[in-house]
Formats: sequence, C-alpha cells, structure tokens
Amino acid sequence: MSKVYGDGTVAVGGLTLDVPAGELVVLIGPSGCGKSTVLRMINRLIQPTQGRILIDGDDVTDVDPVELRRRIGYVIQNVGLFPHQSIRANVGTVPRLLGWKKDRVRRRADELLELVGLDPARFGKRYPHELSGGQRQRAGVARALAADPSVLLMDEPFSAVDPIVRGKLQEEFLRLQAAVGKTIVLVTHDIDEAVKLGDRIAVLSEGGKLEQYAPPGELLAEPASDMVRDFVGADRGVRRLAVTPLSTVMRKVGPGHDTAGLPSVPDTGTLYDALAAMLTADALHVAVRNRDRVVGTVSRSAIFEAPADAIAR
Ligand SMILES: Nc1ncnc2c1ncn2[C@@H]1O[C@H](COP(=O)(O)OP(=O)(O)OP(=O)(O)O)[C@@H](O)[C@H]1O
Repeated sequence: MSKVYGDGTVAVGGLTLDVPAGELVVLIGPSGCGKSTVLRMINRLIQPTQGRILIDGDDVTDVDPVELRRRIGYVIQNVGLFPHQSIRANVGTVPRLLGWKKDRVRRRADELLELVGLDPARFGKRYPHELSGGQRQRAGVARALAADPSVLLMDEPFSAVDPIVRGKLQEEFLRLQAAVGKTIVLVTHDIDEAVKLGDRIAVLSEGGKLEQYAPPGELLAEPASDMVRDFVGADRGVRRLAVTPLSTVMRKVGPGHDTAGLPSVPDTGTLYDALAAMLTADALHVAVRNRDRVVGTVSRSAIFEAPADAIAR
C-alpha cells in the first residue's frame, strides 16, 4: 500500500506487510514515518493512493463501511470518547450503529466494561471527564471491542498516561489479549512497549519504508540495518533479557526446597524480572513460582554467564 498526500508528501511509499491472524504486530518508527497513515488506511479513514488491504481475504475497499467498523476496532491516544455521552453509551456505539436492540446493547456494554475492569454499576453512567486517564483508556478499549471485531487497530493507546499507569494497562492488556485473541496492529514510538507487547515488530523509517519485521528477540539480537540498530538503542543487550523466559537458565528444585527469604518471580516472567527482583532485594538468587509453589531458582551468575545463544531471539 502507498499514500501520497495532496501536497505531494509521500507518507507511505509502498509497504507490504503480512499480519498473521491472532498476533499482535507493533508498528514503530520515528515521528512522521507514516505509522498512523498505515493504520488509517487499514480502516479506510484514509484512502490508499495505491495498493490493496486485505482482511481475511476481503479487500477493505469492497466492504460496506458499517460492516468494516464492526470488523475493525480502533483505539486512539486520548481515546476519543464522545464527551457528552455516558461511558455505557460510548461503549455501545458500534452495536447501536449496527441496529442491535436497546437491551442487547446495554448488556454488551456492561459485559465489556466488566472485561476491562470497570464496574458498570459505578462507571456506566459517568461521563468521560469523570474518569481518570487510565480508566478512560480502558473504556476506549471496551468500546473498540464492543462488536467483537476480528481486528483491533491501536494508535499510541497508552501514551497519554503516566509510566506507572501505562505499565499496569500494558499488563492488563496482555491478559485481555490472551483471553480474546484478536489480530492487533498497534502503533507506538516506545521500544520498550513494542518489545513487551509485540509478537512481531515492524520498524519503519521515513516514507513508511520497512526496515525490519521480526519478533522482538530477533530484532534486538540482529538489527537488520544501522537505522534499526540506532532505534533499538545501545542497551538492546539488556532489553533482550526482557524477552528471554526464565526457563533458559532456571535450576529446577523439588518440593520442600528451602527458598525462605529469597525474592520471587512468577514462572511466566523473564530474565529481566529475575534480575530486577534480585537487585531490588540485594539477593544473589530468586525463587521461581508457579502460583504458590516454588519450581526453581535463578542466580545472578546464571544470567550473566548464560551463553549468548541462550538469550532469546
Ligand atoms: N493530511 C495530510 N496532508 C499532507 N501530509 C500529511 C497529512 N497527514 C500526514 N501527513 C504527512 O505524512 C507523513 C506521515 O504522517 P503520519 O501521521 O502517518 O506519521 P506517524 O509516523 O504516525 O507520526 P507520529 O509518530 O509523529 O504520529 C508526515 O510527514 C506527515 O506530515
């Protein structure tokens, strides 16, 4: 696909990208490289100058716009909730457009509010300005999911909130995605967010040029160009810890093994989490838990001495 704006600006110069169903793909790149333009071409807010966009084999330009809205959820920075409508009405927007009965719209809105962790009884009647930034963000995600779209487009969805809330929303969002399994294209310019959320990351440079398209570990281990190397940063080696599962260096322990006094991390964590827990607690080892059961330990030296090819790629 490509987009040349009326004034001759080549925002996207011919990009081909295959997004596997059920995966979360992150578009990242410097300001003005065409990320938002790509996203808006997918949902037809912007007409491509050239090329085609297929969803499940259907060209989006052939799909009726109302049907397209049902199939594609869209979340933007600062959410874009309608200020004069209640949160419940906001979340019910697309189902209403689709002509669902009032009761069904309401039930669906409340179900979605629950799903994103907003109590419908408490928040349903409020207006957007009566919510915190993080709560508005969750309402925005609920609205985008309301008609059960197969595709979710998210343009810097977590950038308008402070870093702590952002971290929490990202965690919640990963849990939500594990439950709903949408195909997601997410735009960010935060490499840590990209590494944390993406199954694959597409690094774009000016004009929507695809510099590299790879899973986070591979991107960090083997940047395909100088541009990508600069972009992922000199500390990419440390970032790789954040995509390496604990299992690579964990020593298994049997039941009854004494780990009293050690900091602990869940077995779903990464080497980054283990190192952070040890540094925070000034400990040389960390216990690895599966729920309440200790299943292994990881030591600082095991992380530092891990062979390079054991670290994720
Ligand atoms: N309506 C327009 N008319 C002309 N040029 C435009 C228009 N909209 C965007 N552009 C230009 O197209 C290029 C890509 O813009 P786009 O918003 O897609 O970038 P982006 O990567 O999302 O940037 P950012 O990270 O800053 O949001 C930029 O050079 C921008 O100035």
